Amino acid sequence: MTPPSPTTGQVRPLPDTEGEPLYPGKRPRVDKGKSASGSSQKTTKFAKKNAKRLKKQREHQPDLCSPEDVQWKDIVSLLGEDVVNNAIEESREFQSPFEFLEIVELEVKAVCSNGDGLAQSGVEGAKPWVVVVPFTLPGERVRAKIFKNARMHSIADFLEIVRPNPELRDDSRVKCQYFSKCGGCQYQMLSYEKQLEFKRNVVVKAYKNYSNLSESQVPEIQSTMPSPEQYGYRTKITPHFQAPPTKADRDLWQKEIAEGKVPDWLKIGFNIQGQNKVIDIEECPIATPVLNDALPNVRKNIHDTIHTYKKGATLLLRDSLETTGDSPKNICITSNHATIRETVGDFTFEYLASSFFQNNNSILPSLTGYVRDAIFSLYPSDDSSRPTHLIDTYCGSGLFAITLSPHFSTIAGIEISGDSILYANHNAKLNNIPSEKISFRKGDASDIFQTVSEFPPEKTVMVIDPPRKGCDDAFIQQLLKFRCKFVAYVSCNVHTQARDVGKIIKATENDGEGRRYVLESLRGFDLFPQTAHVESVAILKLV
Ligand SMILES: C[S@@+](CC[C@H](N)C(=O)[O-])C[C@H]1O[C@@H](n2cnc3c(N)ncnc32)[C@H](O)[C@@H]1O
Repeated sequence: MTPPSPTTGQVRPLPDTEGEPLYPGKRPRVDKGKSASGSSQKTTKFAKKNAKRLKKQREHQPDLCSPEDVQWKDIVSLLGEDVVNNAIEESREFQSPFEFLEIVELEVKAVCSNGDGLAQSGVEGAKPWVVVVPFTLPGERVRAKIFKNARMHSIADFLEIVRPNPELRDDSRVKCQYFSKCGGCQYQMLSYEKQLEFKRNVVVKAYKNYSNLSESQVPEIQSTMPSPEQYGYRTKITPHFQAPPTKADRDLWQKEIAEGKVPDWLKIGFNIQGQNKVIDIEECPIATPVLNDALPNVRKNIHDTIHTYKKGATLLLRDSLETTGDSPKNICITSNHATIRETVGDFTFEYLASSFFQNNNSILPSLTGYVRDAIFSLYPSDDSSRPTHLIDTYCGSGLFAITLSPHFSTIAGIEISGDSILYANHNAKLNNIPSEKISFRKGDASDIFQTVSEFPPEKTVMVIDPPRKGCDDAFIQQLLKFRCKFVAYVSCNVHTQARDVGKIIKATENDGEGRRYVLESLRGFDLFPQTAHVESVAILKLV
């Protein structure tokens, strides 16, 4: 049976030609003359294949909250639901007005949550269609080269700005020589205030599209918390390089290396925007100065030893406080097995170089301080009902548990990574927090409810800081049973956060328990200036 044609009210499918990710490494090949000539048998075979592919495209549904899904919602919002629904009803949704590799001039109308411009043909009466063009801003006229056609939209490479929007763009702000090629940053041409405004809008859209909450249930979203450092903040970078070419060319490039040359194919850096291809990067202005100082040597080491590699590899450069010597200084660590040290306010943290730690140290005191204030500012200082217990789920090496420890009498943390838990316990000692007060255990987040059965829910705050995919249902169900007074949901993916927060609030609306969660406050945090990424903190309160 053919599945019913989806409508915009449902989760919108975004087509995906070969089931590859949104920005495929492999771009479509030009099938020169494949359909134009050849035997009729061949043509029929080709037509059948095409029909099959179109059917697959029509049926494809992106995962809820996936980058494709987020982008699709922005596309629908720009085109209008009716327009999209009509096109789908009439099976026109894959009829792109643009050819593969066509160069087009377009008007940018909006910016997508991932930072790409959403453009349309400026010609009156043109077919409703969106072209996604990175590095462009609303109000600009741009030239772009189409490289993929999909449902109601195409994806294009940015070529040039034909007419800038001077209210938004000032290219003299751009500090990186690779900007508009490297896929790392999207917003260097924008003022910092505008970047924060754009990111606030991402939070607004995420809660509109994914929380399932009514407008009145979502509080006014606060302005995005700025990062004290807007360049030179990234304490970790992971440049990579691709595998050396096959045997056939090996003699040639080994000769080049022997002559002290760097072979042409050897690029050490980050992915080119929209491609699975590396751009050679000699400096990264958003990385901290010590990482930039170390990069030339790290690169040289690969140039000198590339003949020993059979595969590509990812390098690690991490900023750390030197643990020996009298005066602390920052150094670059490149070993996955080393211990990294950094301070957050008055606290010291150590963690394994290969494990998770937030990548922008400069904003961490604001982030952890915000969680503290968002809760304790609701109580007078002598109020006996102030929270006393803290649960830090997805706790890593103990960032929230430890920085918030002065404000609680009892703290428990849980984390799936054994290495991080070892360091969380170590960090508790390092910061002189007694073991009777704080404990960390390795396990799935949902296991924490066994540990905290003695915690008084009415006086307990739970921090949730999951990976991008958010929380699973098992965890949410137990959280709903436990029902602590506050949940501080910290997230690196505001879309899954909105989904989970919506689930929690909706589940307590009419469940007969008498008390429900409300969304007390919502704020984006700019952990990654110059990029389109935003982190978000939602405070839920049981009322
Ligand atoms: C975004 S990080 C947050 C870490 C910590 N809160 C911090 O800010 O440094 C998410 C953490 O969740 C951990 N994690 C992933 N899945 C988990 C699970 N099912 N249960 C517990 N922890 C998990 C990861 O190992 C990672 O340390």
